[in-house]
Amino acid sequence: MAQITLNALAHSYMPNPSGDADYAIRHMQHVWEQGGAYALLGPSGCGKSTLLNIISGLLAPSEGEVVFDDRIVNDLPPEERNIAQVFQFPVIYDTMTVFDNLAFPLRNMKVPEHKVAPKVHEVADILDLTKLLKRKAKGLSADEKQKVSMGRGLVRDDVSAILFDEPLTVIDPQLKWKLRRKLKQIHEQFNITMVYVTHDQLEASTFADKIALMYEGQIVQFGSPRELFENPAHTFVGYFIGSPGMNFIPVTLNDHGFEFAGLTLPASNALMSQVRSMGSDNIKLGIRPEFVHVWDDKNDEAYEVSVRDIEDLGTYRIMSFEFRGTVMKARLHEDQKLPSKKAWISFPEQWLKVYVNEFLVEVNDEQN
Ligand SMILES: Nc1ncnc2c1ncn2[C@@H]1O[C@H](COP(=O)(O)OP(=O)(O)OP(=O)(O)O)[C@@H](O)[C@H]1O
Repeated sequence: MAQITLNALAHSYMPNPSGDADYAIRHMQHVWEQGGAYALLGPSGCGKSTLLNIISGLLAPSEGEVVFDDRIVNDLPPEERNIAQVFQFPVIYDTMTVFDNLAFPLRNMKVPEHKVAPKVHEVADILDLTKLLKRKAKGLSADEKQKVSMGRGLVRDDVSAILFDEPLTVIDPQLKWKLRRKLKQIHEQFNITMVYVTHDQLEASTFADKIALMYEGQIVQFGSPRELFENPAHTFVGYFIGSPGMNFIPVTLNDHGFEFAGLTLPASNALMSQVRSMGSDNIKLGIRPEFVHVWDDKNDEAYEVSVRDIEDLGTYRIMSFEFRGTVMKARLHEDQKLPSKKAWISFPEQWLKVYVNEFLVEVNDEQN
């Protein structure tokens, strides 16, 4: 069992990297706690596989340290790191039986044969593979093969963490949820650190207690699915999590608040002084479609907007509207009165977030 710490980690595939863009992993400081169920979520190319390969030892990082508990493991080869890795495509021996495939890692470690069989049966039982133990792996379906792959990671008692690299890619959609549930159950039973890589936010939130959201080689937020939804730490989190993503409005700062297309949205002195102290022109306001308040009728608190279209998504509707030249979206409830050409909206202060240089600005309480 291990806590995995990444200390000032960076990796470039180039021999002489010159700037941020040359790095697949950019200066990363992160801790995966022992026993946690984590998802590493992000779009294609953001560096997820690179990071997993660095942790498992398949790749040596250009800079920084990988630490298991208190031990720096940079110089340890993969076989000495006690990390199991499950890849997109099952890694099994087709000509062997399921039993022999599951037994392979134990026999490789010279575990005595009388200890191999009980362990193989225990893992086969958890993964519903008992009936297939005598079958050759070659004839198995894709999900059965992937379960054998996972089982090969689980048989070893010395495994400190299991890294899953998009393990359900080859699995039929209707079986995916079953395997995901199985993984969750295994996590509870074995108390193993699990890091599950995916680019699917639903997969991430159903598996993980905490999600690390990666963007351009950095973990831009690490938190519960709810934290990522309610309080995105970076504009990319707002955009990537949720469907549709967060609305953003570029603004400038004046003496009373945030200015946008001739309108001033008031802000507290503490928030304004914090934003001002950051000295950047890259200021955005962000609000999720779910939190835009759509009023049934015109009123003094609301801004008038023009409705572009309303998309019916079954139990709710998404209204696209134009607010002083910026197109935004709001979620309408099932029983909400449908606006026609015009609508009246407002932004509840609690849900209106401020971003400077793409990162969330949070005012600490002492300043309020
Ligand atoms: N062997 C390699 N040599 C050079 N560049 C690489 C290599 N592997 C990955 N990269 C680059 O590093 C960056 C991160 O890639 P990586 O595969 O880690 O991302 P990912 O998030 O896992 O993407 P995906 O979801 O598509 O697998 C990308 O720009 C990719 O092109």
